[in-house]
Amino acid sequence: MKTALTIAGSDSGGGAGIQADIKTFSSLGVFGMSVITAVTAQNTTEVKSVQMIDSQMIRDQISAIFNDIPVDAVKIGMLGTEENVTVVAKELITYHPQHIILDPVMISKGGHHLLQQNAIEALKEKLLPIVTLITPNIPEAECLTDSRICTIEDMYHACLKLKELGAKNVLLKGGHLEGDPNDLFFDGNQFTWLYGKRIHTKNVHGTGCTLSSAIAAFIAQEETLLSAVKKAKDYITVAIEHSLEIGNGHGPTNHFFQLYERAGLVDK
Ligand SMILES: Nc1ncnc2c1ncn2[C@@H]1O[C@H](COP(=O)(O)OP(=O)(O)OP(=O)(O)O)[C@@H](O)[C@H]1O
Ligand SMILES: Cc1ncc(CO)c(N)n1
Repeated sequence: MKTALTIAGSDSGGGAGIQADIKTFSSLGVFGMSVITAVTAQNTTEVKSVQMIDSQMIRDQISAIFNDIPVDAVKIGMLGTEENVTVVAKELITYHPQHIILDPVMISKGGHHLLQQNAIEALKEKLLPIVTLITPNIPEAECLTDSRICTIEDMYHACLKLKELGAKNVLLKGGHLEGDPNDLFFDGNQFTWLYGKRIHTKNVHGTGCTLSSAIAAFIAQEETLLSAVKKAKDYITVAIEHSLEIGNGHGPTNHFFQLYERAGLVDK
């Protein structure tokens, strides 16, 4: 069985972070493992508080896994602090997994900072150049490139700037712009659009986490990167289409639907 590792924060509400990642891995038939970087007290309405895990504990979790279990793909989500960014970069250089997908999580949907301001430079300098793919949303790409992204042209420029910063492949998610959520994939040479149709729902908690972990799951199963990205876009679209009315705020994406569908329990 193929394996995937998520290095991310825990979401007590189960919709984002580690929990979304593991559900995605399982739903896509990949054995999931986790390195927890932070514990968030979170639900569908807010992030109440955050406790960072210290970097020695993060190093131990990473080495425990890599010294025992083959890792086919890694997904990185919330890292929280500069120290955590640094230790994760260092350990990944040591263990050198073949595929690393970086979701540069910065701010929750409710506006809570999940990455400290002084960690952004470390993320750009130490992590961005060593990953296979970075999957920023528009505000994250604006922060990383120090520029405004309002138009399609701006999206192309942001991808080129991210390449200058050392990114090998970029998936710039367009969900935060007006209109349909079209994402732009750039492999350093060629641009490919992944077109979406906006689904009108408030239940979009954990969409970014789900997308990046689906990419990791598909790449672990030996898809090409472009094919993994396309399949993951289909996965997140269905997961949002069937998102769950759970909690009083932004409900989570639905991973179980895929399992039912596979088992032939529902019509497509
Ligand atoms: N309402 C929607 N309908 C259809 N697709 C959507 C919708 N919102 C987002 N998407 C798609 O979901 C994926 C995740 O994008 P999004 O921009 O929501 O990530 P994010 O902002 O990083 O999420 P998060 O807040 O979980 O970190 C992208 O492929 C995006 O185009
Ligand atoms: C732990 C965690 N990671 C990522 C996100 C996505 O915004 C979140 N809300 N919480």
